[in-house]
Amino acid sequence: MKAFEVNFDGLVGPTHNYAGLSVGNVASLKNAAQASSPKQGALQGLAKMKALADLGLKQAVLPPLERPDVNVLRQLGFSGSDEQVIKRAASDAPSIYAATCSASSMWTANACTVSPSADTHDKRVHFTAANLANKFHRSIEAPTTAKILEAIFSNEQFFKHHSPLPLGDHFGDEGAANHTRFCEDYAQAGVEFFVFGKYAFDTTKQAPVKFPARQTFEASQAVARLHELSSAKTVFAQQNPDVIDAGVFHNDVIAVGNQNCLFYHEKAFLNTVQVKQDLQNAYGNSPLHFVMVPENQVSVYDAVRSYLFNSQLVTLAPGHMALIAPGECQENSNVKDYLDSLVSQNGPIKEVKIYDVKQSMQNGGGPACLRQRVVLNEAEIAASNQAVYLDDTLYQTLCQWVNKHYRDSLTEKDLADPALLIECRQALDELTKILALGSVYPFQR
Ligand SMILES: NCCC[C@H](NC(=O)CCC(=O)O)C(=O)O
Repeated sequence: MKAFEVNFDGLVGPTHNYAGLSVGNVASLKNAAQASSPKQGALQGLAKMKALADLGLKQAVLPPLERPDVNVLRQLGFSGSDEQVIKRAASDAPSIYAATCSASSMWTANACTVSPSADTHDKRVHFTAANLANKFHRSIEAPTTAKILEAIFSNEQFFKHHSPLPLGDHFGDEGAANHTRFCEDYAQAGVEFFVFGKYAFDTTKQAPVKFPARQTFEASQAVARLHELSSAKTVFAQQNPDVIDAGVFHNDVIAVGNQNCLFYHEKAFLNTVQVKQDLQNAYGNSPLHFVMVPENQVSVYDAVRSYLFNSQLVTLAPGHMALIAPGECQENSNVKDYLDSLVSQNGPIKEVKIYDVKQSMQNGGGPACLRQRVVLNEAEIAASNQAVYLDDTLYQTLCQWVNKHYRDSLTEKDLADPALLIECRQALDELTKILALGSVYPFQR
């Protein structure tokens, strides 16, 4: 049976803002307190989805979460009506309040880790919503994210959902931002590649010193166990701690893989020779393409600023891959020169397509952060919720929905406006009908 890589992009939520919440993420701190445009952000994301659908790729959409998260604020002792909870939290604990307003669920690469049925022992597609333990504003995403995934992939014959890993630093899990899969054809068993930032239980091992390692070895191993992956076709590798300290907070800021190709920076891994050997051994006889970008052409500094590696690497035709890159790659002359030379080589990456996702980029989320890859065969696609797959009609409907509900601009001061919660709930209530999701949000129960 044929199988496809389906990109599930996160819709940018109505509270999209710049609150400087992510230490270790250069863009998030740099743009803290700037005004954002939720409307522009959502439309930019939708335009990228539509462009990829028009390229013939399968595209779907994941909804944003309810924000501000008044239930979390209540758990923290703010009480009264929703309006009072918001006002009290915004004035007494502005940093905590800002964290509960983040639209960070837009970066669906971090929503979960997915293993396709071709790789798992019971031949079901396995999902583990990521606990995102390292950042408070992200650690509150998993419960509703899991509900949404269960609502889309509800058929137990085909889909298996696991609870997020236990919260806490030891099992910090950031989902598919640190997970790549290699395969000849999407329908065949592939090699699942887990990249982690540190060992949590062995502190004698090397680890970053300046910024946190969000993903642990132990978390990656737990996900591989839960998903019943074959150990012969699973590879674990440590990220280079120095690049984490240079702002590479997820592996997808320094490497991206697809089918038989790994596109990565020279400094991405702690032991690159071993990583390549392990991947090739697990992959089998046909050669993997290792496309290495040398530091002397694109430095880690330029990679972090341009988000070159946070591109999507997609297959447009057999043997013809395209890099779906953010606009910032064109503005950096080293990166631009590198990309010009890349497509003239005779490698698997034949073209580069540039999209503007600046609203998300300013919080450290490029094209790859905005999507979760779910490899599904024809039967699994048919067994999933059809209303989330993007076609021209859904694209038009969602653009109208954004234009109706979203604000043009949002500042920190605006976040404290209790009307924002009401607007968000109205928008999400309508969206769950458009996407046929049922009642997935706390306010709907
Ligand atoms: N995969 C990309 C994730 C980007 C995300 N940024 C943020 O949460 C920034 C939010 C803010 O600062 O308002 C993060 O760091 O996890």
